[in-house]
Amino acid sequence: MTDLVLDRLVAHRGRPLFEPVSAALPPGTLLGLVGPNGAGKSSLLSAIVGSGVTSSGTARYGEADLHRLRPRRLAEVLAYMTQDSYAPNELRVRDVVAVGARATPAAGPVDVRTAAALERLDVAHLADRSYARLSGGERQLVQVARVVAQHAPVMLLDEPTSALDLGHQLTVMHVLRRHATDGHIVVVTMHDLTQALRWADQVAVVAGGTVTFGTPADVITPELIHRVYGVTAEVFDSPGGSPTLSLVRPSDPTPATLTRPGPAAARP
Ligand SMILES: Nc1ncnc2c1ncn2[C@@H]1O[C@H](COP(=O)(O)OP(=O)(O)OP(=O)(O)O)[C@@H](O)[C@H]1O
Repeated sequence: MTDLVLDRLVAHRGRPLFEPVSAALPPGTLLGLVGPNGAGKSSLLSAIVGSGVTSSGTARYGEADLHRLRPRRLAEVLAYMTQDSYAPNELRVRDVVAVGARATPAAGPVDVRTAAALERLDVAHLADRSYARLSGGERQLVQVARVVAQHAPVMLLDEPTSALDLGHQLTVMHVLRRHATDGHIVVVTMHDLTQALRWADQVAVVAGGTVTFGTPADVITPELIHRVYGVTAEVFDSPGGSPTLSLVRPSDPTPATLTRPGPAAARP
């Protein structure tokens, strides 16, 4: 069992964005990072990777200090999807996904893993298309496929469903949940609290310069939602027994009701 261990980790953007974060994430964990815009979720992911932001503290996977690993070795440990879905114009979709598979040659044949990831993310029909000519949502699915093809034990994804339709949001979250259940450590930033309630084992709320960890049910409460987002929320059980969030801005007379599906045991 190899944990991802964060020890007094801080991301700096000229100033520290939050108080030092210490946490141990065991295999099998899907951690949802939530919090308001600009709070530091993406910067926390970058600080774990050790690139794109100045950081202090450490992020370790077993004996390996992630900030000191050479890129080739880092790619064997960690797959990372940023919000920036750039890839060189000349690449086809299958080439982009194969970049992930090639990073970990010991995990199996590149073409087999590439094809499986394309299939899993419902983008096999795009395999020979130019990546640069895809829609935003299609690119997002291809980037998730790249991460999946890499077969790294730690997977970090920055808002992987922000451009996706409802069906593809479910596809991606099913895939990530399955990877966590299979023993990967999956860290996902997200804005949708119902997504966090449904899919995450642990939640970290990045807000106001602090990072608060807990189970989704313990952390995503009306008090927290009001404090962090300025939104009034009610949590209640729907007729089907699923906890439901009803969110109402103080000035908004029309509640937007968001339903949380079944308990953790019912997960795929
Ligand atoms: N490249 C950069 N250079 C300087 N400051 C940055 C840079 N990227 C982000 N910031 C700042 O760092 C802070 C944290 O940004 P970050 O992107 O980590 O937040 P976030 O919680 O992921 O936000 P969002 O939900 O909007 O994606 C913000 O104040 C942002 O303006």
